[in-house]
Amino acid sequence: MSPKTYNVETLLVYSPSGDQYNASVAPLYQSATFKQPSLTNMGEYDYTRSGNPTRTVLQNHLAKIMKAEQVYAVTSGMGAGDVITRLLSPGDEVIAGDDLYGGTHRLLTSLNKSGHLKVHHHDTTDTELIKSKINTNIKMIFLESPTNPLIKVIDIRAITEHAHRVAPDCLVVFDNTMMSPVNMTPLDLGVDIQYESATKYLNGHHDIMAGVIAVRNPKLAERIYFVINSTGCGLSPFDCWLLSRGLRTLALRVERQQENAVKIATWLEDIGFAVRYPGLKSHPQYDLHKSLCKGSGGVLSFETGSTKLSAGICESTEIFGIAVSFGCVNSLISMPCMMSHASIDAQTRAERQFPEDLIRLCVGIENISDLLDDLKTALVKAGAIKQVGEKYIRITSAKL
Ligand SMILES: Cc1ncc(COP(=O)(O)O)c(C=O)c1O
Ligand SMILES: N[C@@H](CCSC[C@H](N)C(=O)O)C(=O)O
Repeated sequence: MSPKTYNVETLLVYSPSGDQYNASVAPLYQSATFKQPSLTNMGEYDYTRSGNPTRTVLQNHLAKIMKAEQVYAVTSGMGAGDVITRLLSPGDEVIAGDDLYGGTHRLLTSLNKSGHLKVHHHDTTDTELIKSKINTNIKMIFLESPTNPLIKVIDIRAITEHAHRVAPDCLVVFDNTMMSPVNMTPLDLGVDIQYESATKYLNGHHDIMAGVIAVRNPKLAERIYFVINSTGCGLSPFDCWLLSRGLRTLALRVERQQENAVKIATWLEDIGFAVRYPGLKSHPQYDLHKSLCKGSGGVLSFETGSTKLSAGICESTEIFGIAVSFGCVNSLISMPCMMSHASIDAQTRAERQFPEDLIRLCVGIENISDLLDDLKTALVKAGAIKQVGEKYIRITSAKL
C-alpha cells in the first residue's frame, strides 16, 4: 500500500525515514548556513532563510496531510496571511468575509486604509450575495469556516466554483485554522490556497507560533516561496521540529477535543443558553457543515445576556484558563470582544452583530466530568445558574 492511500490518522504518525542513521524522529538541523560543495555548486541548502532540511521534512509531511503539492511553514498564522496578500498588486480588489478572525480583519483593513488594496467585506454565509459580488476585478477572496468565534458556516464549494468560473484570475484563499486537516481538506473543495495558524491545532501545545500555506499549483507555489525567501519569514528549524512532534497526535487530540465540546455544547444548550457550535443540530448550517467536514472542532461560544455576567463566569473557572488562542490540549475561556477580536472596533462589531457578552470556550482533552464540573461551579458562582436537587437551572433574570 502506498503512503498516499493511508488515512490522515496514519499519515500523521507515519514518516518515511530518509535519515542516514534511520533515526525514528527526523533530526534537527539547527544550522543557519551550509557549506557548499564548491564555489559554483550551492548544494541542496545554502542558508536557512532559503531552505532547511528540518523545514523540508515538516513541509513534505504537511503536504501529505493537507493533500497539497507544496506546503510552506512560516512564523505565524498572520505571517501566512501577510505572505498571501503580497501576491496581490496595488489597487487589487478583494472580497473578505465580514466575520474573519480579528487579526485578519486588522491586516486587510490596514491594507485597505493605506490604499494598497480595495477590500469589500460581505456576509459570506449568503452564497448568492457573494456570487453577485464576484467579477473580473476581484483578485482574491478570503474565506473562513466555521468562523471564529461566531461559528458561521459558509458554502466553500459553491463560492469557489462560481469564482473560478466568473473570475479565472481570482485566488480563493481559505483559512482552515478552526477545523484542521483532520476535519477538512479545503484544497479538495477547490480553493487555491489553504492556510492555517499552526499555533492552534497543528501544534497543539502552545509552545510555538507558526503558520502553514498549502497549494497545488506549482506556479503559485513558486510565487509564495519567492515572498517567503525575500521577506525571511520561514519557520525556524527548532519550531519546525516542535511542530512535527505536535502533528503526530493531531488526530487523537482533535477527536477528544470535539467529543468533549459536543458534550459541553449540549449541556449548555439544554440549560437554555444560546450556543453556537456546528455540532449541534440547532446550528442553522448543521447540514452544510456536516457535508463539508468530518467533525465540529473544539471551539464553541455562547451568550449570557450580560457582559458583567460573562466576565464573572470567565473569572470563576479553574481548569478553563483565561487566554486567547485555541486548539491546545488544555481548555481555555475568553471574551472575544475584549480579547482575540478587540482589534475589530466596537462600531464594526455592533454592525456585524457580534455579541459583546459572548463567551468562547476552547475545549481541551481533559476529563469531561472535570470540565463540566468546572463550568457548573463557575456558572453557579457567577449567578448564571442555580442547582435545584440534581438539576441546574438558568437564572434568566441574571443581569449584573
Ligand atoms: C482563524 C485564525 N486565523 C489566523 C490566526 C492567526 O494566527 P497566529 O496567531 O498564529 O498568527 C488566528 C489566531 O491568531 C485565527 O484564530
Ligand atoms: N493580542 C493578539 C490577540 C491574538 S488572538 C489569538 C487567536 N487567534 C484567538 O482567536 O484566540 C492580537 O492582537 O493579535
